[in-house]
Amino acid sequence: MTLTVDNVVCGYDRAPILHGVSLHVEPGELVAVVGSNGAGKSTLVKTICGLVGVRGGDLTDDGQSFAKVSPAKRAKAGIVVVPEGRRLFPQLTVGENIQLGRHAAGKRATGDDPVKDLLDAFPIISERWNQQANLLSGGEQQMVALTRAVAARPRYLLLDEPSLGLSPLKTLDVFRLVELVRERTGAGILLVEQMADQALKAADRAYVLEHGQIAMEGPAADVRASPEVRRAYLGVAS
Ligand SMILES: Nc1ncnc2c1ncn2[C@@H]1O[C@H](COP(=O)(O)OP(=O)(O)OP(=O)(O)O)[C@@H](O)[C@H]1O
Repeated sequence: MTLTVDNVVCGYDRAPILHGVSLHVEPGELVAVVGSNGAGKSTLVKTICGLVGVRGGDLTDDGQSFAKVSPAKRAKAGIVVVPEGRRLFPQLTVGENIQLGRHAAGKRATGDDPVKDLLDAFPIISERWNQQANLLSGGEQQMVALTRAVAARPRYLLLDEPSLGLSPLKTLDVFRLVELVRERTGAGILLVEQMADQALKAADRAYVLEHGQIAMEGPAADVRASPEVRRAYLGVAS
């Protein structure tokens, strides 16, 4: 039961953006992909969820290729994305947005409801239940987007820059929620982030993406301790 990106080449029009990227995510694992602006992080997420086509290499789920499967079918199979910018339905309430996630779960909605655990741990979501989504703060919107994704019962959860536009304090809240999601859903989580320090603190394993290629990979603590990462992504001078 592994999600694998195997030597993937892809892009938008002419030149490829990802040049042979390989990585994998196991169930229950939190895997960070860090890299600077334009490294190809969002392109990676879009490729796994099917919005960008694969030109070379393969994508597999439990050994089965899904590189040619439609985005809708990937979502139905439990590959769930929280895109950059959250994309809540702005006119719907928090509760209605989360309910849409439940619809997407279909037959995977068995056993205990992980949404309940999230609501217990972060009461702010319940407090805002009947509010229109576009009236929430950025941090609250991110929490709702994560809760909606969890309601869809992900097997794999792709998070594209959940910290975008949030203060360091709000980012910490969101990362606490991500860790709870991992714990309660058992989903494999791929966390794509520019906030390298916090992502690497939260993750089990990590990849550094530079110019569309994997420049480094390993246990997140090792990646975080490496001099190159400290210099390039953590703002440490030596
Ligand atoms: N729809 C698109 N059409 C053409 N080129 C694109 C498109 N989206 C992104 N690109 C290009 O692909 C490259 C990688 O962009 P991508 O958004 O994947 O990077 P990123 O690492 O997520 O950066 P950021 O953190 O700034 O979002 C960039 O050069 C970008 O200009």
